[in-house]
Amino acid sequence: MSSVDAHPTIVYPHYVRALDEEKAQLPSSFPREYSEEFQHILPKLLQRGFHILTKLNNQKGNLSNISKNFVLSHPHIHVVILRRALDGAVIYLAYVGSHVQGPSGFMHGGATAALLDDCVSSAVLLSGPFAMTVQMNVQYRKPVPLNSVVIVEGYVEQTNGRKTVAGGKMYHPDGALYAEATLLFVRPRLVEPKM
Ligand SMILES: CCCCCCCCCCCCCCCC(=O)SCCNC(=O)CCNC(=O)[C@H](O)C(C)(C)COP(=O)(O)OP(=O)(O)OC[C@H]1O[C@@H](n2cnc3c(N)ncnc32)[C@H](O)[C@@H]1OP(=O)(O)O
Repeated sequence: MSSVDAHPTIVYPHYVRALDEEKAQLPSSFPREYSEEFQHILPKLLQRGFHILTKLNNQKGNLSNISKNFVLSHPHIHVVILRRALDGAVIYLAYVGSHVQGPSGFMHGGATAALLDDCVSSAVLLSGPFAMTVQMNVQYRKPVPLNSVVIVEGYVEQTNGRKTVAGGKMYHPDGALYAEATLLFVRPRLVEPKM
């Protein structure tokens, strides 16, 4: 399988199996350029209480359309989604490929925002009723190099009626902060659009 085919819905089961049964052997579907780094980082995230979410294509209701998600289906952004049951925080362990460029050699700020929005939205959607982003404030701290692994973390801060305030951070696996965001979500009054 080429890196372009390595969609999360296909990759997760391979990776989970690899972690459980074949720790020393990487799945062939994981492109070399980031598989070793994922292998290195994932156990640390599991130790922090996160578990890998799989079977995305089996989701029902508002999540049934997830395979068309702009970020998760992007051929140059590869994501493993993790969630911590304790507080509902979500992590996107992501590889950012070459065709997400803004400034030469670095990730487009819109792509950074999209990744943050998606991760934080996942935390919000998996923790409560459907809500949509109505405001997002991103602080860009350091440019994100292309062809690199990033960790995106999303968490709910506070829900009051139909409004939820949530936050997100994107950082290098060594902890250096790339960007952080505060978002406001609103649960729509009437219909629940499909995501
Ligand atoms: C194993 C499984 C793993 C699965 C893993 C999950 C993966 C799943 C990934 C999906 C990830 C998707 C990630 C995409 C996230 C987006 O990109 S969402 C798309 C972008 N956002 C939009 O398009 C939203 C557009 N806005 C709207 O449609 C409407 O504003 C809404 C949201 C429907 C709300 O409209 P409404 O129901 O009429 O609400 P309204 O009465 O206007 O406002 C309600 C309250 O909110 C306030 N409000 C509304 N807008 C604003 C605003 N912009 N600023 C401040 N306050 C506001 C109002 O002032 C009001 O306040 P109160 O008067 O009650 O105090």
